Amino acid sequence: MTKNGMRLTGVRKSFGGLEVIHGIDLYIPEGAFVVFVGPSGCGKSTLLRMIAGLEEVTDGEIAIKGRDVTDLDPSERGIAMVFQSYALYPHMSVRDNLGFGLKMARTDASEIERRVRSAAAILKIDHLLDRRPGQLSGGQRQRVAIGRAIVREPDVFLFDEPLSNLDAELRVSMRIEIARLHRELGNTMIYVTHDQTEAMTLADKIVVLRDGRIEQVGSPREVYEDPANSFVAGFIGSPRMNMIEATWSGDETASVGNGSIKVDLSQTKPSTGEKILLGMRPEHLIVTSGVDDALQVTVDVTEYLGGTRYLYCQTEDGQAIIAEYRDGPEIDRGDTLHLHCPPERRRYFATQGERLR
Ligand SMILES: Nc1ncnc2c1ncn2[C@@H]1O[C@H](COP(=O)(O)OP(=O)(O)OP(=O)(O)O)[C@@H](O)[C@H]1O
Repeated sequence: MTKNGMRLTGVRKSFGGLEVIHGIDLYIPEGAFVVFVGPSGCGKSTLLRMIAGLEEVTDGEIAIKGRDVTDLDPSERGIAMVFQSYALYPHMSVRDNLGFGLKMARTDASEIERRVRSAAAILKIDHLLDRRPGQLSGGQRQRVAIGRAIVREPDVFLFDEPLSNLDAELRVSMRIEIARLHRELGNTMIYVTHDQTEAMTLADKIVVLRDGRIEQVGSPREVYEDPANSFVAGFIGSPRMNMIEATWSGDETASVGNGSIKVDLSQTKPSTGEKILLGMRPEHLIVTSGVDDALQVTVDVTEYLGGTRYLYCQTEDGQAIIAEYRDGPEIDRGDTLHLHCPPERRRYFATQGERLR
């Protein structure tokens, strides 16, 4: 089992003496769809490019199917990469764009034709084979770029923000296409994106990176419901999880302003007076009439989004908090409300970020 996947061991990268990837250990099972997410500059693309062989590894090892590929050329790794920019040859037809890499590798003409036809059928671009890239829409160009990866029949597909040049609607349909492609081909896919929805919907495993280190690896459900720390909790989910600073009162409660919230910590007990963070997602906050186990807030701004509304509020001690509000009486700027988060939905963190349980 282990030997068929991809393994990164102690992978580091420095640019001119400055280390940006600080020792990544990661196992990717064969056939998995893995998404790298993290803030700009955290090293997602650099890591992907090291896997592709486009960037040298400063230290550590990358193995694919038990074979050390760390020092191999990109063409020898059994991988194919799809770029954000498509990188198509403008003067060549779609057919020639698809077959070009194989032609360079001196693949037999009939084999090229077979693979091009098969990729075109999978991507439903058969009718576009004689066109040039300039005569295609953005979505069609991206299909050709993906097709060029498919014809190489790689073990692993790498995607570097492949949909970020497309408009919102096309992104959704291409995202569904990529999910279908993964189901049909069953190959390992590694995907870099800024887009939360892409990460949550495509991934079997999400790798959350920060400053060149892995913060958490888990299924979309795990990183959303069971974040390892306040960084992951804040990064996954939109709008982000509210982090409200509260003072531990010593009697299983923590206070925010004049209100007090029950805090169920079985493993770590803070000391009395210590600050902790209450993590509460906007979608889990309920406007309640009771004041018990609720935060008193004042509404600053309401945002109407059709199916839902966001209430931008402030706690009594001036901390910002966002609540999602679906149905109920009209709420306006300046209103005072009480927000309750069901205990099983709350997550607790130390002020330095570590998860408290
Ligand atoms: N060729 C390079 N020379 C020097 N530093 C680089 C080079 N490429 C990347 N870096 C640095 O390495 C770090 C990681 O960059 P990388 O592009 O991998 O981040 P990223 O997570 O993909 O960011 P983004 O989401 O903005 O694309 C950044 O600090 C970046 O400035």
